[in-house]
Amino acid sequence: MSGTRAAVLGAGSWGTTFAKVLADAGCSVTLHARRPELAAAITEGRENPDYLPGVRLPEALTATTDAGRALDGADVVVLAVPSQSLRANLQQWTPLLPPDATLLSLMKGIELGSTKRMSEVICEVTGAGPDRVAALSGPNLAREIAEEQPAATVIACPDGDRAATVQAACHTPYFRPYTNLDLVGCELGGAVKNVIALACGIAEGMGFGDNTRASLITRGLAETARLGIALGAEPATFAGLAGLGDLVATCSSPLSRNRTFGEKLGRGLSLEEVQATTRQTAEGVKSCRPVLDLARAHGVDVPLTEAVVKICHDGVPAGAVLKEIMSREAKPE
Ligand SMILES: NC(=O)C1=CN([C@@H]2O[C@H](COP(=O)(O)OP(=O)(O)OC[C@H]3O[C@@H](n4cnc5c(N)ncnc54)[C@H](O)[C@@H]3O)[C@@H](O)[C@H]2O)C=CC1
Ligand SMILES: O=C(CO)COP(=O)(O)O
Repeated sequence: MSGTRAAVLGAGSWGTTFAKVLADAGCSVTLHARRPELAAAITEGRENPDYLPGVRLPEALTATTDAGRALDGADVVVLAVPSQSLRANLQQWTPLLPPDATLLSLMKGIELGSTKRMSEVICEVTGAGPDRVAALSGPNLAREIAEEQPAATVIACPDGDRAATVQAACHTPYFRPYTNLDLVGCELGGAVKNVIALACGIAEGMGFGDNTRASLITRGLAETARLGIALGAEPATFAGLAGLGDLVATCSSPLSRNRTFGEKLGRGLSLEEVQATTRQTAEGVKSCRPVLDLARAHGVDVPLTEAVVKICHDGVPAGAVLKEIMSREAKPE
């Protein structure tokens, strides 16, 4: 859809990859990076050597450290920073936002403390109405999409026309977006699957195989759907790309930062030791606590999320947590 101007704020793995998708779909794209050397490498070297080494970026994509320049005249503003830093980043960017631009969240997390979804944070900080805010979520491991391996995704927005406009702006021969009106369900699916991917990684690190992973995926989906329905989501969303699709991809792939993080915890490293091994964002580590808070506030049982919180933040050994969840009261499926 040529003619669309997009600003992508956040030049990490997914922000850079999605900027490439938009450019390949015909948009003119400006990517905002924090470091001048990274912006120069992207604009002049056509590569993001820190996050996507070896991937050639299209000519229609340029990068800048100047957020005002990136946002000038943008029809779509894409937010691709870590969930816990969105509020602070947006406070700086809000005065620069074009008044009618669609605000599209790529983030998969829940805010610590407030337990807000990213679209809620966006509405609160910018004052935009909910019909202007959309979220993109699905089985979208950045590296595979940057390599143009075929994948599908969901653009969720309560305003169907706006969702369709974003869909057209990012549809390429390798990236197939569907629309969905269920913003709550899509955002929740993306945030909770990171927590379940940590659990799958922990199981992998403890030496367990496919039965354990399949059990975690299936029961993880059950608790995601329970929580989502309590928050007003559509049950069908959890059987779709932003639910089951993303859960399967993230829980199974060695490319997932959350799964990899969990694997190291499962091998016995402490949270601090694992954090020291990576610069990239494993959202589930911080989001597991607010997901649990949200579930408790709505009286929803989320035993796997609770187990991940205990292992990550309460210092309980994975073996002890495993014994506890396997000996919970037996019940019908
Ligand atoms: N990488 C992936 O495969 C996918 C990631 N996502 C989601 O997209 C969001 C962004 O993830 P990635 O691009 O992968 O993260 P990343 O860790 O690769 O990059 C984060 C980017 O945000 C910038 N940033 C701005 N303010 C920051 C702050 N205060 N602290 C740290 N970084 C800051 C960093 O400079 C960096 O460019 C996350 O919510 C993630 O769950 C969603 C789908 C796929
Ligand atoms: O959200 C993702 C795939 O859809 C990426 O997962 P990780 O953040 O665990 O790498």
